Amino acid sequence: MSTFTDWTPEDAREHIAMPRAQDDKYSRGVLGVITGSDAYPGAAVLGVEAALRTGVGMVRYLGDDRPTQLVLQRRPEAVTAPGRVQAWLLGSGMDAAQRDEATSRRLAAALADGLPTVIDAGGLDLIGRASGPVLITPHFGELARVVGATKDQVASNPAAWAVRAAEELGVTVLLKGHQTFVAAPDGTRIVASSAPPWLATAGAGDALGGILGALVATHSAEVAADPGALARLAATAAVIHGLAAGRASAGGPLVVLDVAAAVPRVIADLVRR
Ligand SMILES: NC(=O)C1=CN([C@@H]2O[C@H](COP(=O)(O)OP(=O)(O)OC[C@H]3O[C@@H](n4cnc5c(N)ncnc54)[C@H](OP(=O)(O)O)[C@@H]3O)[C@@H](O)[C@H]2O)[C@@H](O)CC1
Ligand SMILES: Nc1ncnc2c1ncn2[C@@H]1O[C@H](COP(=O)(O)OP(=O)(O)O)[C@@H](O)[C@H]1O
Repeated sequence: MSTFTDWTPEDAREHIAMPRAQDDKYSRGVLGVITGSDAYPGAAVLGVEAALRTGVGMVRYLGDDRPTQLVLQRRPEAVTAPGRVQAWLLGSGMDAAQRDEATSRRLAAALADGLPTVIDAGGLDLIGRASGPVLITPHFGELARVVGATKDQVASNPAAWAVRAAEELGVTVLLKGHQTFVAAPDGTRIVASSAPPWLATAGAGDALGGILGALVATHSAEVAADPGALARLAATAAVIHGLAAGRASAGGPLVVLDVAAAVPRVIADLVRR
C-alpha cells in the first residue's frame, strides 16, 4: 500500500515561477495548446482562460477553426500562429474517434517535440506516442479506459489505480475526483484535497488542464532536468484549482469561468505567505 503525501498551500507556493525583472514573454514560458473541437469548443476556451490566469508568457492555441474563433473572442491575448513553445496541453474537449487528419497531424507534431506534455480527455489514446515527459489527467472513467479496468474498480480505490497506471504506462498520473491523486513512475505519491464538491461540474477539468499547462510551461527547464518535477507541478495545479473553486463557490454553486477568475488572487495569496 503506497503512502500519499498531502500537498499543502505551503508546498504549492514553492512551485510558482515568479517573473523576474529581466524576463520577457518567451523566457517566462510559452504553452502550446491543442484542445477543443466542433463538438466541444468550450473546453478550449476554459483551458486557455485558466492558463492565462495562472501566469504564462504566452498561450499559443493551435486547435480547430471553431474553437480558435471562440478562444480569440474570449482571449485576444492568445496567439494562434505556430511557433516556439516550451510545453504542450493536448486533448481536452476532443474525441479520439472524431479526429480529422489535420488535427491528427498537429497532435503528432506536438508529440514529436520532446517537450513536457499534459494529455487530457480525448488525447489519452496518444500517450505512447509522446517523445517528452508526459503527465496525464484522467477522471475515473478515462483512467478505466486507459488501463482496461471498469470505472467502479477505479472508484473503489483511486489511489491504487493511479499508482498502477503510473507504473504500467511510465507516465505521471493526476487522477481527478474529490481528492486528486498524483502518482509518478519514480515512486512519488501525492494527494491534494482542497476542492469543494461544488467543483464537480462540466468543464472544471478543462480549467485544471490550463492551470497545469501554465505551471509546466513556466517550469519547462526544471522538468527537462528532472521529469519527477511533473508530479509536484500536478499537485500544485490541483491545490490552486481547489482553492480557486473555494473562492468562486463561497459555499454555493460555482461556474468554471469564475474558478479561473479566482486563480490570480489565489496565486497572489500563496506567494505572499
Ligand atoms: N464545455 C465543454 O466543451 C466541455 C467539454 N468536455 C469534454 O467532453 C469530452 C467528453 O468528456 P466526458 O467526461 O463528459 O465523457 P467521457 O470521457 O466519454 O466519459 C464518460 C465516462 O466516464 C465516466 N465519467 C465521466 N466523468 C467522470 C468523473 N468526473 N468522474 C468519474 N467518472 C466519470 C462516465 O461514467 P458513468 O457515470 O457513465 O458510469 C462514463 O463512463 C471530453 O473531451 C471533455 O474534455 C467536458 O469537459 C465538459 C465540458
Ligand atoms: N466531488 C468532487 N469534489 C471536488 N472536486 C471534484 C469532485 N468531482 C470532480 N471534481 C474535480 O472537478 C474536475 C472535473 O474534471 P472532469 O471530470 O475532467 O470534468 P470535465 O471533463 O467536465 O472538465 C476535476 O478537477 C476533479 O478533481
